[in-house]
Amino acid sequence: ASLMGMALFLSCNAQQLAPTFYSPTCPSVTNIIRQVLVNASATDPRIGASLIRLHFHDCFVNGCDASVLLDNSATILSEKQALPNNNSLRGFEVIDLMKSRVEASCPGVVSCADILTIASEESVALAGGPSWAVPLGRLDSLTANRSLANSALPPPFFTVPQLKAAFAAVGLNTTVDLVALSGAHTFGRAQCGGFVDRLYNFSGSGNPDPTLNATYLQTLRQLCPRNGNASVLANLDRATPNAFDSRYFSNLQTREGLLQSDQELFSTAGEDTVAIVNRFSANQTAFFQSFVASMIRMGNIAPPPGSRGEIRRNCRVVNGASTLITTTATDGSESDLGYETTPLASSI
Ligand code: HEM
Ligand SMILES: [Ca+2]
Ligand SMILES: [Ca+2]
Repeated sequence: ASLMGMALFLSCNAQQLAPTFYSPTCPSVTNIIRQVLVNASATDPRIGASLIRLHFHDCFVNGCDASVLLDNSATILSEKQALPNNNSLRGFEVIDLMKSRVEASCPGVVSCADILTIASEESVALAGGPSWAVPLGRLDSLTANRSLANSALPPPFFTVPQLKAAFAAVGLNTTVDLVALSGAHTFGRAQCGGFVDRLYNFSGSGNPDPTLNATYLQTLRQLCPRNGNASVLANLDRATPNAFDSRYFSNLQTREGLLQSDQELFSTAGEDTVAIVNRFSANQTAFFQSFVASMIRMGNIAPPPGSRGEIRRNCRVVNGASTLITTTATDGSESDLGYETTPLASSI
């Protein structure tokens, strides 16, 4: 079975992405994804922000290949439990629902990596941001890389030179891509734990971050008391928390950026990011245009040369992986019966 399986894997590098990729095989894919997103947003206004972050955390770790969606298994050390992701990434159930609806219409055709990419664009559009034609045709990975997730994803206390290094490492532009994509923090939430040092003990100084607006500092201290619950949520954009707009950038100008990594884009004297923040703050159209171009560049980050890929049937599991069968007895206790190998895909 493993030899047969090898023959069925598709070559994953040098992929040619195109917005029309699914026109012959799944023309309704974007509509299906949008419908699930709109339904989920009705009860969870944060979900769009969570989905675009999933895409970002996927693409920065071995390219946009849905590696972030894989659960732990006998052979997979999931990226979900990496430090930047654990108890932080969310939206996996909504991706599962999108995948199952897409599978019901076009079985075995649409990759989980493309579902993440389309869901990101639709989330931005639904929140009032731009919409664009999404290049498609990615494949899903056969592996995950937890250690790379720990090293490649930038933490919220990074300075501009460190952020630039993280973006350069994945082949992105370190000025416009960095500032435009940081603009995704125009919606969504962050936990107190990610910025509480700024409120009480910035860089071990015993004092708050000097770049933090004094009134905003008081507001944030009330929300996130010293030694308080680190998982309490704050809006990344205090002005328009759910709208995709350019307020994120005007917040930075008034020193009301939530994360250190946000505020530094404006407050680091001499950095070329400052002028971009000013431009996007003054001109939302310029922000939207750059954001679209940068999202397409991020979405083009390819897996390492020679990587193999597939169209996963279940976004959490590699096709053909062993699945542990669990039965539930009438008394509610569970017992493992053993391993079963699911049939291999036969879609090519
Ligand atoms: C530039 C470096 C970046 C850093 C240091 C960073 C850091 C963070 C942190 C710490 C959080 C809060 C997580 C939590 O508290 O659980 C967050 C949330 C978020 N990030 Fe970033 N991020 C960066 C870039 C990006 C990019 C490129 C995107 C997308 C294009 C993005 C989209 C988001 C969104 C939408 C949220 C809110 C998610 C939600 O509400 O579930 N971020 N980010
Ligand atoms: Ca990935
Ligand atoms: Ca906003």
